[in-house]
Amino acid sequence: MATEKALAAKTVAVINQKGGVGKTTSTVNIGAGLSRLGARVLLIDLDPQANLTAAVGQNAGGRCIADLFQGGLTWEELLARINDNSLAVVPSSVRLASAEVDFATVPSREGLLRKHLAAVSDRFDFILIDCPPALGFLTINALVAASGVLLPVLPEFLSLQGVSGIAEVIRVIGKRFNPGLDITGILINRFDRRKSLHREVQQRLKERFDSRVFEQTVRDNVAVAEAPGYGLDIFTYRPDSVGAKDYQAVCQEFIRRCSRQ
Ligand SMILES: Nc1ncnc2c1ncn2[C@@H]1O[C@H](COP(=O)(O)OP(=O)(O)OP(=O)(O)O)[C@@H](O)[C@H]1O
Repeated sequence: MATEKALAAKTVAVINQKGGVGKTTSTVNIGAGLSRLGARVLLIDLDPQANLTAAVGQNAGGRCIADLFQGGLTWEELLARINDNSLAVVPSSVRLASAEVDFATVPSREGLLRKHLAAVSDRFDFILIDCPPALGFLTINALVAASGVLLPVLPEFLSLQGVSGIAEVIRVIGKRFNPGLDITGILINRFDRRKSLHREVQQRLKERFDSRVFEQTVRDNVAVAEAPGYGLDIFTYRPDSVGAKDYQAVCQEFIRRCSRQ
């Protein structure tokens, strides 16, 4: 695995083993923002909760990436097109919850996603992979396929410990399977600069992870929370919201960070 060349598209795994920190929200809105800037973007829902699938208004009808791994569906059959065809999505379903067991005996199982993505990665500029809140088979597949990792975190002290743990997992996976793997950025979500706790967590993250911490943060914004209920990204749902402004700036910084990796 380690000697395989990187995928043509910049492939970023969006991970955090903690739930509810903004992985799906960030994947959807960064993906939509990048596509509005003219990039060809593929979003992959790798979470059996299928929140991304719902957040972009898709009803997957049970389809998921496991269908591709098992040879039941082709890429063309699996991919959905949204936002006037400007974004491609691989949906998920609860069936993906048994992937760990279903693929337990498959040789080089940690490289399944990377192997399959190689067939389509030249069709895209960016591939963003929304991972489940666990560091199991699915997240490891994302880390083996990716060249970068986006780590959304909440401005809480326990996030510091969580990020350190994930950084170690990235180091181990990188060493074993994917030497080019690096942190694209740690993105502080639901940030309120008026709160000293939030500023202190940001400061400590910067002390520990230096330039890996995004300068741009995402504020808590009701429109961001509402948009998935309508199957829309923030730019479509409320283009004038603070959420849209924050994610637009996050996209610019994301592109700069990707171009340096
Ligand atoms: N900046 C924000 N402002 C307001 N609400 C937000 C913001 N970011 C995320 N949320 C809300 O927080 C909840 C959790 O977000 P999200 O589903 O993106 O987290 P997650 O890390 O993907 O969760 P899981 O680990 O369960 O997959 C959602 O209801 C989402 O709408």
